Amino acid sequence: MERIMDHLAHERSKAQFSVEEMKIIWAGSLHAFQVSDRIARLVASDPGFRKDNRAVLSRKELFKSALRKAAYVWKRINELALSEEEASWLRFYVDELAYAYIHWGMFVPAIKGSATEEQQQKWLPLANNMQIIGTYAQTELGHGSNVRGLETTATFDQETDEFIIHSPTLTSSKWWPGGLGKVATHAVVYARLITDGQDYGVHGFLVQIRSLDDHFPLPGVTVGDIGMKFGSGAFNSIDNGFLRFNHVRIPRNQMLMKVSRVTRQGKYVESNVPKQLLYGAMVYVRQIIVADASIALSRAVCIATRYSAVRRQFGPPHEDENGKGVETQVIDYKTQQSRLFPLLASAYAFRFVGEWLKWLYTDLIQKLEANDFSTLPEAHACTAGLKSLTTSAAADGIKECWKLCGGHGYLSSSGLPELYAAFVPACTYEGDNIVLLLQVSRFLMKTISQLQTGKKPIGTTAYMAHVEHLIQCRCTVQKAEDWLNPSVILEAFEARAIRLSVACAENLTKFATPLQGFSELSPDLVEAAVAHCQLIVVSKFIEKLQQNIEGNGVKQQLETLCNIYCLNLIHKHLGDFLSTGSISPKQASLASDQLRSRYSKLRSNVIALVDAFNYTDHFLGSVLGRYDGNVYPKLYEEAWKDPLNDSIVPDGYHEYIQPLLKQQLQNARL
Ligand SMILES: CCCCC/C=C\C/C=C\C/C=C\C/C=C\C/C=C/C(=O)SCCNC(=O)CCNC(=O)[C@H](O)C(C)(C)COP(=O)(O)OP(=O)(O)OC[C@H]1O[C@@H](n2cnc3c(N)ncnc32)[C@H](O)[C@@H]1OP(=O)(O)O
Ligand SMILES: Cc1cc2nc3c(=O)[nH]c(=O)nc-3n(C[C@H](O)[C@H](O)[C@H](O)COP(=O)(O)OP(=O)(O)OC[C@H]3O[C@@H](n4cnc5c(N)ncnc54)[C@H](O)[C@@H]3O)c2cc1C
Repeated sequence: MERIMDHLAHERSKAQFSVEEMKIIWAGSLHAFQVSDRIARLVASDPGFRKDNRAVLSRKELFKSALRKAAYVWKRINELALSEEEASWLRFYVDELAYAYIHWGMFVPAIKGSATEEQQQKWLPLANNMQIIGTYAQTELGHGSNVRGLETTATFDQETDEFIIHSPTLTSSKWWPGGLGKVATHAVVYARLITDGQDYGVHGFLVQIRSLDDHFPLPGVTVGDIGMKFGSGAFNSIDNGFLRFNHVRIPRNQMLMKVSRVTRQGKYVESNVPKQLLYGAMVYVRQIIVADASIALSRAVCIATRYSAVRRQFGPPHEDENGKGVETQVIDYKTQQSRLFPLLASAYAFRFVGEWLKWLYTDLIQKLEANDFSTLPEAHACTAGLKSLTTSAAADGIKECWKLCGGHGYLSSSGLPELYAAFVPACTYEGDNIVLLLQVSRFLMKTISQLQTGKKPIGTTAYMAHVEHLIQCRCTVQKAEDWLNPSVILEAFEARAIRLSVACAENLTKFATPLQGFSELSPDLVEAAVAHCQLIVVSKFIEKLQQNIEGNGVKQQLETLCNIYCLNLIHKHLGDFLSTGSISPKQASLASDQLRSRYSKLRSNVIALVDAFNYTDHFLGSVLGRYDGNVYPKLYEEAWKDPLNDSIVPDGYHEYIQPLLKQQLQNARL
């Protein structure tokens, strides 16, 4: 048997902590680690889940392959009698975007969140058993961010006890819903509810769009795919669709009636729950997307880190561990470290804030069940803000990882182009990132205005209770080591965040109306929201370190990562920190000194820190990120697999190359 050479073994031997213990920290618990590890291996070893040929498939082949895998996933879930937790891990590791993401991720949560108990009893078993396949049809051709502006109508017909769903204009066509184009049989459709001639705004309706017998669209329904999207592979395996209704009738009881309902007599009745619960599915998915951002970024970082340890360029002649003369590993260049290590730290930071957000969401759901709606505004602000912050940083980070791999990063076989193409729309879907930050700033301005009324800020805004101190406090750092003190870091971030918010609140008073002020100051408001969200990530990382963290050297590594995450943010947003007086220029320079020293401290551990993500080679899907670091022979092998190399002389030679060459030869002879 061929011995598998581990080109990264020397790097691994330098680690100063227990990788196995770090894997548990990354996974969240021993149980989560064990389940995810088992399912990851199951997927990796099953040829039915092969994905290395995706980049060369045509759109139709890719789509069909995704359908096949989704069906196979369902088959394996049933054959192996997987629990809900195991089934989620299976879908996750299969790593192929398909209608199932929207079905499980949005359609089912929308029913759970907005349907009455009775409605849930009818529809959830059908959805859970895949007897119907659902999509989430909110966005329209002319309206995405502005949900209140949706045009699709649902008009109540008292005579027949039905709603008539209609698309009155081209711009009211539903546009984008995943799984809609070719697969979904049902949709949660967001439409303006009209009864008794009055428009009650946007509500959710459960509408069947395709026949369960022959899959044809039902009468009055026009539906199709919106076309190819950015990047090969990526989102092209999914059928984002358009949908138009021509007076399609549905029974009255297919309005999702938890928040409000229409009676048999056509009377609109509100329940005691806030109308924002209609947007509950968005809060749920935004929270998941934060976890997804840490995964996408950590995948890219894992690839770039391993490859940076394998790749050598320039440098004074070294001897490797076998005494052979070699060039410098690119990971030893300080520029490479200053680009890569903050991304590694961000992956961990996002993981922990994602864990916390999951807790916040679970807590919200428990409270909602007890009719306590008090934490809904904060949950909305946190999910919206952190979704925005983490997806923007992860998308930029993935792109940076691809550049960190030089030319080879641009190859499909690096896995990075597809990862980027698949992840970058997360900056837009589930709410455009700027629009979401404006929601956070609205929440912050409201919190500040309530300070004057004596209302005590809670949760992630609790720091605002100390506004008087934070507005005038001075950072105490005198030497670089002082930047390792978590309370010093926290106070600098709190001071920057509150000073930016207070400045916005003061400036807003200078405008004739709040609306005008919000519009004029929106770039500043976005910066204040970013500062607040970064403070949340920083504080959750620091809180994580205060927990009981077991394992040889694990806590020390996390402390170093936390320092890097925070100090790099200070470095990147120096303008904010200096202009608000939260730190001085001298302290900024000490922060940079400390940051450099943290990079050196981290260096020998980075391969082990990416190993702790516990990604299989199958999941990573990258020649550059292979666990064994055996990059070059595998790149060469992959190149040979390209369809262009199927023949020695390419198709088209006889039509287009040979005649051209002959013509030129003849011309030369003349
Ligand atoms: C195995 C399966 C796993 C599933 C995994 C699923 C996901 C995993 C990760 C990857 C996904 C992969 C594939 C899926 C890909 C894509 C799916 C994409 C789906 C979509 O994009 S669906 C469409 C999403 N659309 C949006 O997000 C639109 C954005 N716009 C809005 O949210 C809102 O319209 C707005 C901008 C927030 C509202 O603006 P405005 O008109 O000013 O406000 P009002 O509507 O009047 O609201 C006022 C009031 O309400 C508060 N508010 C707003 N939104 C919410 C909310 N969601 N929850 C609670 N409260 C909310 C707002 O703050 C205001 O409060 P006030 O107190 O200030 O009055
Ligand atoms: C891959 C993908 C999958 C999707 N899946 C679904 C799905 O399953 N179901 C579904 O219903 N939808 C889906 N969507 C649609 C998605 O939710 C919307 O694209 C998103 O909400 C943004 O809306 P928009 O496209 O209308 O952007 P717009 O709102 O038109 O944004 C355009 C620009 O205007 C800016 N802008 C907009 N409003 C403001 C404002 N008030 N202040 C300042 N700037 C502003 C934005 O920042 C952006 O730069 C999907 C989208 C993508 C890309």
